[in-house]
Amino acid sequence: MNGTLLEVSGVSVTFDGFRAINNLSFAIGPAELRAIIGPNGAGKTTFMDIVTGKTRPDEGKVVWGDMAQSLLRMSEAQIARIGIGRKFQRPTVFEDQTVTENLVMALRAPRSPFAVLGWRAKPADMDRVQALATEVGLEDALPRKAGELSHGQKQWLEIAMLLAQEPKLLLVDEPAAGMTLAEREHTTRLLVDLAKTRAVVVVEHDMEFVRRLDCRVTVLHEGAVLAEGSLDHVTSNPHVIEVYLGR
Ligand SMILES: Nc1ncnc2c1ncn2[C@@H]1O[C@H](COP(=O)(O)OP(=O)(O)OP(=O)(O)O)[C@@H](O)[C@H]1O
Repeated sequence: MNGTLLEVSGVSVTFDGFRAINNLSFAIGPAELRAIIGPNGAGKTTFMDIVTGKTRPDEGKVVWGDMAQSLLRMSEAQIARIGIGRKFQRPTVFEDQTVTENLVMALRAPRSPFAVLGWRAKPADMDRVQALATEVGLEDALPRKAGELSHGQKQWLEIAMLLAQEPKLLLVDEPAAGMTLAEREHTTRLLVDLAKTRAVVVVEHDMEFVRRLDCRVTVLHEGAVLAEGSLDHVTSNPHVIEVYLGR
């Protein structure tokens, strides 16, 4: 697979006769940051649903890793376990628990039910909690209840909880939505840093945010790739201007 972590090829999905994904092909390397943009209904969410096993395509291939494993034969849970993490737009942290407790729970999550019974955080786990919090910039917030955090901080906490599972690919849906300028800048740096050691796919409508990510951009339209390349390259494409930017 030569430097490709995930390869989607010729994938189509039809909902009640409507082709939401139409012969879509997409590939990402193991340490790459990619932004996916496109108008409403372009198929961005459906694409992520396919990669995470929530939606099964009618045709095409979704292949993972050096062993070229097909994700189409795996359950959502298996796909999560092999290293694909997904961050939805709204944070889903446990508001009544502290940042530490949220992260401890995230470390527990992949263990078998038998391992979870009677499980206690060990010193090594607390070191890991500290490291995860530091990675996302929440080291000073560890004792605070998640419900007291700002919107941006909750998003970072959820990213840290996903990182606890050590994903090789992180799918992030509209991370900048509802964030202050300072939070956006922090999020930009965080995503750029995370993509140094794993693949990160960011679905985002905010063009200024995409510009700051300074990465390759894939434009989806009507369930297929309309253009791909630098942001300047895709935003000067007349088709992209017509269907997305010029509206
Ligand atoms: N479960 C479903 N049943 C029927 N149609 C669906 C279903 N899921 C998605 N669609 C349709 O498929 C198309 C692609 O939807 P999708 O949500 O993937 O687009 P999107 O690019 O994520 O849009 P947005 O930017 O608005 O979130 C849309 O026309 C949508 O109405």
